[in-house]
Amino acid sequence: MLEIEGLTAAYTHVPVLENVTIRVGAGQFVSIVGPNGAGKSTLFKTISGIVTPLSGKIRFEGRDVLAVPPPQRAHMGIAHVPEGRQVFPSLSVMENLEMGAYTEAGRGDWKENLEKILTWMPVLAERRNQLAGTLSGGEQQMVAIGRGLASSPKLLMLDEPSMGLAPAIADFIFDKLAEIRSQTNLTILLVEQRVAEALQTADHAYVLEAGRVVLEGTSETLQADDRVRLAYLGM
Ligand SMILES: Nc1ncnc2c1ncn2[C@@H]1O[C@H](COP(=O)(O)OP(=O)(O)OP(=O)(O)O)[C@@H](O)[C@H]1O
Repeated sequence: MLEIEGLTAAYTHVPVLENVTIRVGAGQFVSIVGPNGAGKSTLFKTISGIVTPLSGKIRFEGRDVLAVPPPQRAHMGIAHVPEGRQVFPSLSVMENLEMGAYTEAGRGDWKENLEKILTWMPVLAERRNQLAGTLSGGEQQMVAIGRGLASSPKLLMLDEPSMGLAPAIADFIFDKLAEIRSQTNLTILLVEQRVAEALQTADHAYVLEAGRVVLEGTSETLQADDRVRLAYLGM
């Protein structure tokens, strides 16, 4: 579904992504893990169009993504839930979710999507009229995920959904993602620093270090890999 080939990107003269090749099949759950500053968020920004790469290709369902203007990419079915949640603080939970339904598919499926979102995350129904800026971190993350889902995406890209959350809340978010995935045919691409959880939840994973893919494989393979165990799993 998503093919990234030889992607190189930079903000200055130093490349932040170097010759990155990643493939995500339809319906797959793929995690990208790696340390701070490895280029994980830049990868997502390049897919959604916030960053223009120096070279490389990105294809989504066979279409050349880099030839599509960034605002149109959401309409192709690509949703980017950014790092740090970035909810609209002075809008209510419902208004935030509605903001996500701006794609043609999202508008058409709004009622059905809303019902699913509120079933998966009932706390959003309880707090539907509360201003998003007054929610807890975990609740705000659920709003951000719900807003992404409201666009009826085919591919949901989540940038560190566990960031700044207590371990129990982060686990709840990972369980939610697994539940959503099991009940839909959604393709999920997750960027995470919580490597153990990201590997447990995914089918396949890539390790990104200093802008390069240094390892890739099924989650089981990576969980058993000595380098991953030593560097990321503290074993
Ligand atoms: N707007 C920018 N201008 C210049 N450099 C940037 C910019 N955004 C990111 N960088 C640099 O690019 C590198 C990769 O950053 P990026 O945010 O993609 O990493 P990351 O793997 O997502 O890290 P983290 O897990 O800490 O969010 C870092 O060295 C960062 O300082």
